[in-house]
Amino acid sequence: MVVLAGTPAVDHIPLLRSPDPGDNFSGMPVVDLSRPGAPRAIADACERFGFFKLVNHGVALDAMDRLESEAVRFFSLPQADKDRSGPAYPFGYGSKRIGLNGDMGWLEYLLLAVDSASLPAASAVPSCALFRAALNEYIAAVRKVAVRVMEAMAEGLGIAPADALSAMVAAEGSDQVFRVNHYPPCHALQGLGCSATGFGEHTDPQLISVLRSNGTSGLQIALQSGHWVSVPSDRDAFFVNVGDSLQVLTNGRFKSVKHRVVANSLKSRVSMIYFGGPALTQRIAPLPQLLREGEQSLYKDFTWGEYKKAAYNSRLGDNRLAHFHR
Ligand SMILES: C=C1C[C@]23C[C@@]1(O)CC[C@H]2[C@@]12CC[C@H](O)[C@@](C)(C(=O)O1)[C@H]2[C@@H]3C(=O)O
Ligand SMILES: O=C(O)CCC(=O)C(=O)O
Ligand SMILES: [Fe+2]
Repeated sequence: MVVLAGTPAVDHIPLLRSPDPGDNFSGMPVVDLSRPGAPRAIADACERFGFFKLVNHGVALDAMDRLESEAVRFFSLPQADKDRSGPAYPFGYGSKRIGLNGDMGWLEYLLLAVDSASLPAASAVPSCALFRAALNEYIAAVRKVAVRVMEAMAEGLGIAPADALSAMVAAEGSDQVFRVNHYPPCHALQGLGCSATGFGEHTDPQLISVLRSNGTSGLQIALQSGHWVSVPSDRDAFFVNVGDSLQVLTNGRFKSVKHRVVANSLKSRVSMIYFGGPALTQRIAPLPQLLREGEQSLYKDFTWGEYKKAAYNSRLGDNRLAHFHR
């Protein structure tokens, strides 16, 4: 990381040396959800990278575009109006501060609770009816994708029942979060050979994250070698991340992927991410069906509620699972 003096607009935002523009993720697994081979391809991608691109997912592109347009409209409001939808914790609008422990990024965002398959009726944010309708339509659809993908994961792993994993997000009381991120262009860094950190490196604590972005790239993932690669954007596709909890349920077979977002100096990035977590009381421990003869859990026993509490008390880049290793 480099620190630049005298760029007040990006003060307090960690800066990164510009990533090698040639370093696109050339080996990115692309899974066609409509094909019979999808379950095996998904399990393979989760074992190798904890990450894959999903196409032919069945979600109407209109629904994605509608939500993107409403989000752009919201983020274009005067700052004072957006601030009225804040603070971000527990849910609402936030800008530059990520979490409550001092992390900063070049972004603004909405962090929203999901109740079953929609925004809780009692939540006041966002207040715009069209934005809420677009969110509800999209969340219901993306949640179904998450469930289908988790069913495919179980099939790809060769475990029964078919809903051994998916039931955790489909269940009443599952802990789901939805986030809309807006990374404005960071003009101040144009030509300086550095980029602003949009969202610092981290793993997602939940089971699964399903991301869709506009056509601006910026997402990077760390390969198991530690090498960072850029993920070319595709506004029609989803990008699926394995979260920490799924790594534990599979006793380390699926890898929770480290990722980050680098802000663009010219173009805005808008991303929307569904985070599927289990109920707070759900025990997070390797599925017995997956443990081979004599294989022991790599992790101490914990519930999602305990892990979430620890995660939210940690810094973004901390290795949260390390404390739960046996
Ligand atoms: C710094 C933090 C932000 C975060 C909570 C945490 O303390 C550590 C995990 C972060 C993360 C990453 C994935 C999701 O974006 C998120 C909503 C989550 O569940 O865990 C964020 C948290 C956040 O922004 O509050
Ligand atoms: O905005 C993105 O593209 C990714 C953000 C992210 O990783 C997160 O919100 O957890
Ligand atoms: Fe993330």
